[in-house]
Amino acid sequence: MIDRDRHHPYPDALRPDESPAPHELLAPVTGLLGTWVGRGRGQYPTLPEAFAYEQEVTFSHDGRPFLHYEARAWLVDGDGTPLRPAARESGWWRMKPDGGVEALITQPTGIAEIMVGRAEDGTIDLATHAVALAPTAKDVEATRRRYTLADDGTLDFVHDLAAVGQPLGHHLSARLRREDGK
Ligand code: HEM
Repeated sequence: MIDRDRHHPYPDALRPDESPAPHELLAPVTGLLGTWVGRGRGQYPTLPEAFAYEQEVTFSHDGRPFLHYEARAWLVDGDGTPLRPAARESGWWRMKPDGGVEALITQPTGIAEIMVGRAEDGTIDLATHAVALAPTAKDVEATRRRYTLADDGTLDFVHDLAAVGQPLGHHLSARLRREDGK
């Protein structure tokens, strides 16, 4: 049985200045560490109308050259009142010596993505390398995800989607801020 009071010997760090120190290969992405929250909008040609959502995204590390990524979203109405849970996903961003990123991301909708791309100058651009689908998952062919860290501490996120017979096109965009405001 799991002893829930036991202190984990290797806890994840959420900030670059806490222990363990980030691995040197995390240098292009240390600006992402922490928890981000914000509002976004989404659409897709197959959907009858656009939607608004809020999202919480966390990047952490344990001293090795990869990030742990976790994101939860929920739909909101025009006043920001939560309507229902929406997409969740989690995964691992493996950092390569040349600034390359290999990200493995899974979703409870039966979709597993492997994405490749680069992190440099506060921008991370990831595109699909492979998608695996559970037998009853929606037909997702590819995605592209771009994250841009701005000097004012915001993280902009744009997500394009090629799915259910549609070409790669806009699904989501959001502006996130650090939860602790730092
Ligand atoms: C912030 C994250 C996301 C939000 C808020 C979101 C929201 C939505 C909403 C509201 C719908 C309409 C169906 C429904 O009401 O549930 C939808 C459909 C869909 N989404 Fe997303 N989504 C997100 C992320 C993703 C990701 C990461 C993928 C794929 C990798 C994805 C793929 C799809 C697909 C394939 C559909 C179905 C389209 C159709 O069958 O017409 N979504 N999404």
